[in-house]
Parts: sequence; C-alpha cells; structure tokens
Amino acid sequence: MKRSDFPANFIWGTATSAYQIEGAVSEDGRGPSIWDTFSHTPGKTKGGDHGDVACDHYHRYPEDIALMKELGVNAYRFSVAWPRILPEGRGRVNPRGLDFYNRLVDALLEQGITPWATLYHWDLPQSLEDQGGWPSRETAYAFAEYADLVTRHLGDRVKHWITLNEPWCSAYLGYHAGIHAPGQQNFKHSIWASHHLLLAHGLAVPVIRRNVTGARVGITLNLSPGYPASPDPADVAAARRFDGFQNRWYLDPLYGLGYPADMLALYGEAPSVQGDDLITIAAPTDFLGINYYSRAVVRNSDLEPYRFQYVRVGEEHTDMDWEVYPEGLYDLLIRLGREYRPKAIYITENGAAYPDAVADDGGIHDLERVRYFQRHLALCLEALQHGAPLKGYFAWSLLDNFEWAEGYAKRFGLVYVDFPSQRRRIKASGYWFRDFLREAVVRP
Ligand SMILES: OC[C@@H]1[C@@H](O)[C@H](O)[C@@H](O)c2[nH]c(CCc3ccccc3)c[n+]21
Repeated sequence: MKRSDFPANFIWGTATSAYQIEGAVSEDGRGPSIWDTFSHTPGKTKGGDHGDVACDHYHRYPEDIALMKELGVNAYRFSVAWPRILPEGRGRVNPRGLDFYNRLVDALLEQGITPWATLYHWDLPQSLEDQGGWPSRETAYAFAEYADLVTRHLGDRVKHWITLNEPWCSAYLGYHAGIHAPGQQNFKHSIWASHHLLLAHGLAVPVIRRNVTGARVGITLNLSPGYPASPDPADVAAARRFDGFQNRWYLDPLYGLGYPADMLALYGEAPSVQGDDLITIAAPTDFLGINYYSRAVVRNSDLEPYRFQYVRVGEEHTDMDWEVYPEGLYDLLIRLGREYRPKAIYITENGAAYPDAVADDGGIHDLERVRYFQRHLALCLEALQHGAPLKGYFAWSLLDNFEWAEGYAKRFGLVYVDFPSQRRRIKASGYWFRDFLREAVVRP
C-alpha cells in the first residue's frame, strides 16, 4: 500500500488539540477551562499531570510547523481554545487570544499547509461550567456566539471547520463516567449534555456558513464498531445497545433520524429536546470526521443503564490497552457509507500509544506504531476501493502531548517530546510517514 494508491487529492495530515499541546495557560489573557480545574484537582490525572506547559506549542509553533513540513503533510488539524478567545466563555473578547490563531494560521498557509480548525476540543471555559456547563442549554447558545466570533476572524483563511471533537467524550466521560472534566457522575446530566452538544453543533453550522465563503463544515465523532462476544442472542442484543450508546446516539440525530428509539426506551431518560432542536441538529454538513482507535467486543450484562460489558479480546494491544483491530475501521467505514451516506468522511484521528524510549543511537524505534499505521491505512484503502467516501486521513498525533487523565505517560506522537527540555525528535513512525508521503507520485 503506497500513497499513490490513494486519490491524488487525498488529504494527509496530523492532528492535535489546544489544551494538549499549547501550554501558556495563563498567558495573554487566556481564562481557565474545565480541564485546568480538573487536572489541578488531586487524583484526577495520572501523577497530577496538567496542561500548564504541555508541549509549549504556544511559543514553539514555528518549530512545530517546520516539523509538519518535514513530515510532508498537506493539512494540520488543531483546535481553537475557547478560553483564549472568550476568557469568561461569553462577552469580553481577548484580542491576544485571536492574535495567536491568526499567527498560527498565517504560518501554516505560508508553508502550504491547509489549516483544519476544531472549534471545541473539550476545554470549556470554567465560568460556563459554573453556570451549568453542557447540561445547561445556555452553553449551546454560548458556543454559537463563540463560533460566530472565531469564524468571522479566521474564516477568510480557514475554510475547513469541525464544530466539536467527540461529543460522546464530553457528555459520557465528563458527566457520567466522571473520568474527564468536569468529572460529574450524573446520568441525567450526561444525557442533557449530549443533547446540548449536538444542539451547539447544529446552531453553529449556519453561523459558520454565513461567515466563511466556501466553508466545509463537519463534526468529529469517536466511533467504534461493536461486536458480540458470542453468537448468543443476549450478546448480540448487548452489541446493539453498545452501538446505540457509542455510535447511533450521535449519528442518528445528525443525519435527521432523531434519537434512536431503542436507546430512549433503554435510558428512560429523555434528552431536553425543545421546538425544532432535531431539525437544527440535522443541519446538512460537508463531511463526517471519524476518530478511530479500536473496536469494542461486548457481552450481555444487567449493569444499568447500558446493560453491556466490555470483553478484552485480541493478541495485540496498545499502551492504552486498546486492541489493535484495523478491520474495525474497514467495517465502520463501509457501514457509515451505506447507512448514513455522508458526503465525505475524513479520518480526523487514528494512532496508537506505545511506551517510546530514546535508544542509545538517539533514535526512537517505534516499529509497533509504524505497523499500526500501515495496517490501518491499508484497510482505509480497501474501504475506499469498496465505495466508502473517504477523502483524507489525519494521524494522531503530531507530538507526544497531554493525554488527558493519563497525563504525559501515554505517547501518541509521530514526534517524541522530551518534556523537561521540550526537545522534539522525529520517531521511526514519523520518518515512515514522511517517506510514505514522499513516494514519487508518478503520473501515468
Ligand atoms: O486518546 C488519544 C486521543 C486523544 O488524545 C484526543 O484528544 C481525543 O480526540 C481522542 N479520542 C479518542 C477515542 C475516545 C477516547 C478518548 C480518551 C479516552 C478514551 C477514549 C482517542 N483520542
């Protein structure tokens, strides 16, 4: 499998997010986010790690763009930090926050790298959380105001917009599982949060189109295909419930089907739908972003409210203990193409954590990660050849960075970061990706 097997106009990028790489959390007027609060709360992150400095990208972005150039990517997916733009979440604008993204975008364009901006990658301004957070409908309106402001300032140069990164994570991990910020464990709040996140997306789509000529707007979902642990009908039904919990709860409303009836019945908890919300949420989009890491294998369980249990399977697992299962990406792409028929699909994240170390020769020989990328790209190609509307791929991540509750211990980068010195070193996987992208595209 080589680059020239893919369409010549296929997008090849790397992805990051603001809180995971920028640092400079109190610089130039940035306000606190729920991840500042959460990561500084004892016991919430491994080793008490936080994003105060991270990869110091706020200051080192020219060097990081040079690395992207060296890797040969033609696109870069980053996120805009809401708390830099609107320190209280609404109202007062912080011009120095906007200035950073102006500088970043201009530097990317100068290097011929297309900027893809995610408006929300989990760093909700703390003051909005204090006023109710995503369980409050007001937060959806605040997001639309934020989207309006950012796209008015960057929309002349940034044409590709992702409204939200993984509403499932914000709603479920943040408000029910409690392992992500703000760390609530309240099922009803997680259901309301999921609705207001989708509503926020739907309110923002027309705003972005109004402000950005030639905008390409979408949303990024973390989707995992669910497989039953056995042919037992109870396990098959459990897999269907998992699929509703992880995938259909978001895909169905976004594609005009409303919330899945089986899940509404299972949850017995109605989202806080008002008026035309479902029409707003189903605003037509130009692409679906998918973050794929692994599949889920589940069996039946009486555990309320989801009534499934994960089963650990497979021979190969990453440092996150996620099964390496590229076939799941193929199955997912084919299903989405058939069942939801998005105009285009971009893999907005795919990658793996492995315990990287600098060898005696100064290199980082992350051959497992090279293999992970090769296998997943091969299945992307196969899905594309079988009709999936796949138009691009962003590797997660450009740099080792702050891996949320796991802190800095889990490394996903194509580029190794020695955090005390902030020195960057391209890993074997980065060199592999560079050579893959450099493959001479010989015109027939
Ligand atoms: O965990 C690797 C990456 C994160 O660093 C990204 O910020 C985030 O977009 C992202 N999503 C997923 C899959 C969902 C997930 C995230 C974190 C923890 C568990 C599951 C994996 N990742």
